[in-house]
Amino acid sequence: MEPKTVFLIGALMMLANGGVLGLMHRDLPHTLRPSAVSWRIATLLHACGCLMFMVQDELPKGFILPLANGLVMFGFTGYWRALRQFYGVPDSWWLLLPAGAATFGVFWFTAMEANTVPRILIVSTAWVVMMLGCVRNLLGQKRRDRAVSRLVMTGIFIAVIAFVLARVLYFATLDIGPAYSVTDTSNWINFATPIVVAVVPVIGTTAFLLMISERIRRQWERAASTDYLTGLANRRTLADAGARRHAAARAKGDGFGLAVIDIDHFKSINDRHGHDIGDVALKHVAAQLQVACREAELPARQGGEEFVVLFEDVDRASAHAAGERLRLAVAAQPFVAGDLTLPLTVSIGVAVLEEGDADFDCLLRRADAALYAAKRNGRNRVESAAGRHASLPDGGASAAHQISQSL
Ligand SMILES: Nc1nc2c(ncn2[C@@H]2O[C@H](COP(=O)(O)OP(=O)(O)OP(=O)(O)O)[C@@H](O)[C@H]2O)c(=O)[nH]1
Repeated sequence: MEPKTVFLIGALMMLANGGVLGLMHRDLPHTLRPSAVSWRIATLLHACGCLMFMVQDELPKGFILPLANGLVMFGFTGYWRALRQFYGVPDSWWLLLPAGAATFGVFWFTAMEANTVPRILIVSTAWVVMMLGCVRNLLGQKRRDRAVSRLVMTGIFIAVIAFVLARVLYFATLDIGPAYSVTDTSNWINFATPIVVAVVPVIGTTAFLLMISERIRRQWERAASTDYLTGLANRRTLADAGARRHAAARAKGDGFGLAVIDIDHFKSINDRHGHDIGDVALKHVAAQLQVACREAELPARQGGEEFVVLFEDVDRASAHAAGERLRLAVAAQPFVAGDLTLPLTVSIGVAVLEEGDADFDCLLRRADAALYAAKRNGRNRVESAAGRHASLPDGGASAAHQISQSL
């Protein structure tokens, strides 16, 4: 296929891709819109650049080449900016530098001092700098974004960098004059260049759309599985994880346990300081629990001012000790909001898997009963469902006895 035809088809596909992004705009979350707008502008600039390359033989080189290269390179700047916005990296004016400097270089070496080799070198350097910027940005998100589309996008940029470098090396071995044109069909690389310039952005836009849909999917999943106020796992996630861990523990004979945690006298915080302060206090307790939890432990908000933490590989004694760890973590950090400082405590009921616990709810119910015993026995304490390891401060032993009687 003629390079001019490739440029034309590429430009039309890019415009169609940009159009799809435009149609999707209204349905995108607000956080993704700036990035999508930048990508769309980039697509438009890139498509216009391809159309300029297509007609380059019809117009003076000193005008059309800086224009065509400039449009494509500022288009690349747009892709770079879009990826940074996608990951929340702040904007910076220096992103314009590679495209600006290279456009001036192309102008200089076509209009002022016609010389193809430095022109190709300058443009290639600018491309590589911008694409390395994109790759760095993408690779830097390894922990935050595990989507395959991010890897696909990275692969596209690396492949284009490799092509640009190979092209520079190839031209270094040729004796090309100032009349050289990317639409000249006598040279095989002129079939590859338009494909890369015109078709790869289309693949890139597809990868970008996948990145967007993947991000939206993950946001929905997170929203459906976390508690909106505290950011902990919500009741649904707790029920799923609990049922899974319960089944696994029964199958393997491993220890499994949990703590049900309730803030003491929470109603009086709401009544005295208002519901909003109550909400902040809930977040505070959730944060203390999260920090105090070990890696295998899952903290969740069960509802209201009640939390649940799932323990793995525990027996009665270690589950009780884990409950104590959580209780002490909350008690150690008073809740501060402006001038207000409130010491907060929690009561905790702990249960570990026993023969009779046919399902996760059985375990939860036993821990709940232990929690009520902890409330009855003075609050700010841990009680174990079986009662044998019941809590320690002020009369814990007799409390433990009472619980074992009551459960
Ligand atoms: N601010 C706020 N309050 C909530 C939320 N969910 C439940 N509550 C309040 O939590 C309080 C629960 O109080 P209770 O369970 O009756 O008892 P308590 O005052 O905590 O006392 P004990 O549990 O017996 O120590 C009620 O006032 C609820 O309105 C919430 O999401 N935000």
